[in-house]
Amino acid sequence: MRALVVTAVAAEADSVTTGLTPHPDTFGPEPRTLPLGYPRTKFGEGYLINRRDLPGIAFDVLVGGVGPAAAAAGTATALALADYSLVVSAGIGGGFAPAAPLGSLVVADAIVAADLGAETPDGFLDVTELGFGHSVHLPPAELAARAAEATGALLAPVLTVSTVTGTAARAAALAARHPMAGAEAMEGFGVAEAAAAHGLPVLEIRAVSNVVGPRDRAAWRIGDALTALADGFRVLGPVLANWGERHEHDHR
Ligand SMILES: O=C(O)c1cccc(C(=O)CC[C@H]2O[C@@H](n3cnc4c(=O)[nH]cnc43)[C@H](O)[C@@H]2O)c1
Repeated sequence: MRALVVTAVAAEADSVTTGLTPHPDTFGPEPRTLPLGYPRTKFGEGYLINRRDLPGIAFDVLVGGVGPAAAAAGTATALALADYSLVVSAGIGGGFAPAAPLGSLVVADAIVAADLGAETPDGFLDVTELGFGHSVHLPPAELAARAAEATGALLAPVLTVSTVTGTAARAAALAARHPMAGAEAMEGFGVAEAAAAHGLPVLEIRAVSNVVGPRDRAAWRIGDALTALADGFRVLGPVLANWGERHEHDHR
């Protein structure tokens, strides 16, 4: 089985790949220094892919760019070039308080396009309400639940936005519309759209680097979130391999 993990930036891809690097006690004699030695290839205009093989599953970790459009373009390009069975959107994100504190993980039970639609005098209408396409992608429920349980993540909707929330008013509006939301980020829905176009299942995992709310750059904890992301992928690798073994032929 081969899985595509899509991050926005190289630091996230490196955290994911570090987490996927087999621990010597678990998988064999690879030295602990290996995280910096994984194969890295380039395709297209500037796309980078880190490659990492685990028993039963091969991971390509793509740096797809920031925002839903770049993420969709990068994901679709990668999916056109190789045969994958699963697509994962991964990276840092903002956490909705108090459910998703700094440094925690959120696995999406729904990937929601939260600002794709129309503003009206009566409020926001999403694209489904406007009669165009869909505004939500659902990861396989069993996979999302297992991923959340194994990583200790909150299982909750993850919102995709094109504009990072920076005021209490917008955070409140998003929370009112999506009361169960755990996190917001900028790529999940784009990755999910590309995966859906290829008939593939999608998962999203976010490590919380900041609180969704008034902008406060001094309060960001990007390093802690990148560490949490690596820790998450340390246990996620075998979970995905196990799920893939049982579902590899479902989507082809
Ligand atoms: O300038 C700001 O105030 C600001 C606040 C949070 C994040 C940013 C970014 O430009 C990061 C975008 C990048 O990271 C993901 N991310 C991280 N936190 C959030 C968030 O609270 N809301 C949306 N996206 C976030 C995102 O997926 C991008 O890849 C700037």
